[in-house]
Amino acid sequence: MLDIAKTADRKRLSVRGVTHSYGGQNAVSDVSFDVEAGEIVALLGPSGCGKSTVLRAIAGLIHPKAGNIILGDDDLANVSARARGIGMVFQNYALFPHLTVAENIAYPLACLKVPRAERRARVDEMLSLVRLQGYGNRLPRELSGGQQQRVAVARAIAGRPSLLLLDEPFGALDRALRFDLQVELLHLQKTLGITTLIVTHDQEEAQSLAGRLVLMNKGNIEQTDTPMAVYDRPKTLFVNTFIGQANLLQGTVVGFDAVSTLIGLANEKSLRLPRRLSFTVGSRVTITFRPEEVRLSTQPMENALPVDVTVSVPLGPSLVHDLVLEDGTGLRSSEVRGPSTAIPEPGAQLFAEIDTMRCHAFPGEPENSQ
Ligand SMILES: Nc1ncnc2c1ncn2[C@@H]1O[C@H](COP(=O)(O)OP(=O)(O)OP(=O)(O)O)[C@@H](O)[C@H]1O
Repeated sequence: MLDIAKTADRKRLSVRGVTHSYGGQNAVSDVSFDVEAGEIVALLGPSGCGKSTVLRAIAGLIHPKAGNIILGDDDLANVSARARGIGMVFQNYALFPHLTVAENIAYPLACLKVPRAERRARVDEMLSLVRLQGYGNRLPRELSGGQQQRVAVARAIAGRPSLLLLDEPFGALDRALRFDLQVELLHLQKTLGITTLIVTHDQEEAQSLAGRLVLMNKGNIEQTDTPMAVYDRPKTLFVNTFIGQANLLQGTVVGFDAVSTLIGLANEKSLRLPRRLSFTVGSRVTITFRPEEVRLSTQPMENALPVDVTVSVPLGPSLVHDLVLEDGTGLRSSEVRGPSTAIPEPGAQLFAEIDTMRCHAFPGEPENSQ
């Protein structure tokens, strides 16, 4: 077992009601979530939703207007950024260009007044952890982008932080390299067990790294859950459309029986969802379903809507169809492609059978806004 793994201090991070504004504009409002000791959580959301603001507040780079940040047993309100024991990696967190790789990694250790001999041993340990043995005497400019980011990770964990914060750490790297570094980071984090919060707007990165996702939109948290739960059981329309792809149909609740709800759609079409929704008759609703929950058929049947095929595109193992309903609404369906899967011609008239078991319903747009 590595030395650092024995001594790393696992702590739980608790963010409680954090609110912050720049000027008069609220950037984040009442944000609360926990990262359990040793857990990786991803903070995910579109540009400008407030992710970096939350991270900066945790790091102590800004003082939130309200709320508490607790690491282990300590409220960090009056703890300086330096004294928080947090390691950080940013997308453009440049290494010191005039210091060697070893000196860069040793820098935080010198700040922590770690004795020289121990510093040297720790640098060697870090270099081997990020698989850069033999690179200690190079300057940052003599490394590739991916190697530089690995040095930044080594520097962030060298001081044995109890929390690691990563802000779009691989954002500047190409896709293949990103993936390699994600796998490495995951391995490293599992070895060290450091409580880790990663900020990203890349949902694949979030899902491949994190045990739980915190989904932010416009300064608020919309859902905190495992990647699977967020995909399968989105709590809001935003989450449903932000994670994965979703088809949207606007409809009206027409009626119920004990076990189903009838939804009226444009052009006198309808869908019967196999459960009783908690909307009143006449409510406008947005019905959503994933492309893989639509099956194309040549036969009319219940819950199958007539569509024209715009285009069908084979994408590796799948076949993706762009479709259009009679009222002009676009739909997408996807199916696993086998050797005998027929590819429909553009303009083909088919029926899109929707798996109503998997549909979600959210409050819809009012009729006059259409
Ligand atoms: N220093 C600042 N001064 C004024 N407004 C700011 C400042 N920093 C951020 N903001 C605003 O606060 C909001 C949240 O910004 P933040 O950087 O936290 O978002 P983000 O989710 O990290 O975005 P991105 O993914 O683009 O980095 C945005 O509307 C942004 O314009």
